[in-house]
Amino acid sequence: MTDLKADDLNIEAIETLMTPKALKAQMPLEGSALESVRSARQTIFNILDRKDPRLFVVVGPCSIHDPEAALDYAARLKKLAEEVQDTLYIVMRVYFEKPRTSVGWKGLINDPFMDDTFQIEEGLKLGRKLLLDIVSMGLPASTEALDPISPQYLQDLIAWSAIGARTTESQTHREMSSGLSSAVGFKNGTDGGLMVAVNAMQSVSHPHRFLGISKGGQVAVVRTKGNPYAHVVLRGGSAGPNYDSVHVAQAEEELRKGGVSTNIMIDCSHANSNKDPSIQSLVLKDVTHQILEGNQSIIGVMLESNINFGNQKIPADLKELKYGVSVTDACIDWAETERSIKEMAAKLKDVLPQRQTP
Ligand SMILES: O=C[C@H](O)[C@H](O)COP(=O)(O)O
Ligand SMILES: C=C(OP(=O)(O)O)C(=O)O
Repeated sequence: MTDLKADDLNIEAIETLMTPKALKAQMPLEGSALESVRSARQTIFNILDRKDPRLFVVVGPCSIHDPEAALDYAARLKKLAEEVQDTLYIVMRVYFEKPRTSVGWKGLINDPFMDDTFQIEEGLKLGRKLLLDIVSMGLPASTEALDPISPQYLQDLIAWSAIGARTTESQTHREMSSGLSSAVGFKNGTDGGLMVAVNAMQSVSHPHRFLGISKGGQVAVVRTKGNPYAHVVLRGGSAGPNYDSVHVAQAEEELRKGGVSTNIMIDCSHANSNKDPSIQSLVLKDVTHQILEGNQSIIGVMLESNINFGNQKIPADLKELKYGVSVTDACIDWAETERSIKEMAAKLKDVLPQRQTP
């Protein structure tokens, strides 16, 4: 007999996952860790509102694949954060979800053991545990909000979120961002276009109604209030970098015309460094110079950094993985991270408090 089924033709299986509520009950955010997330979010709001003259620096690995190395990195970053805290507010990149140009490893949550077993529940547990460990150290964490369901499991631990260049134009990501509790940075598109980010910021400040899940794991209609803390992140594009003073001035104009915030973060990596990590410090220097020359719109920077330089392919035998080296985009190493951030802090120490609200 002919199979007349009309759905699930390309579905192999659907597995039920533990609920967000159950995961949070196993690993609750409470006490000083909760206070640390709340205070980090507020600090970033204050920077965006120009009540705090510091810049915030989102820095860390392109992706997390080894929680132990991530904690080693976090301990170093926490120490550096304390040293530069008068001038710079440091937030660690704790990126678990990678948007791929075509195919590739999609991050710790999707395939935590990097062996195509896709143990997503384990990925969520590992991710939540690592975030809790990091925020318990008093270090704020940031991530790319890529999957529309995972925020229910993890976003309570996040101080700043990014929407990536491949999803800034997506309605799903704009709706989700309108309900996030943290500030959100929208990257310009991969083609370098800023209009998608301007449109995203207009959208995200409004309330939305959309399909999602509740903490109890039920399919639900989510009603959001709108997120007042969105800003753009310039990350360059296929036509080249856009971190320089001319592109920044053009971006300010486009943002003003769109009636959205003129706060700008510069991503020193991605197309702004032509994916060559050694260029990131030069971009950071240029941004520092722009601020010394009077720029008022740049409120933050992003760096892709790890314990060791460069990147590596995921080997067939995972024992061959090199410690502290990215398995996605190439990163600067710890020594360069420390040197370039300290240099920026020293140069901007006396200048930032005198900046005016644009
Ligand atoms: O930041 C990470 C990468 O640039 C992004 O995930 C795209 O990676 P891919 O082009 O290697 O797939
Ligand atoms: C994927 C990232 O960046 P972009 O969206 O700018 O490519 C990232 O920051 O990890």
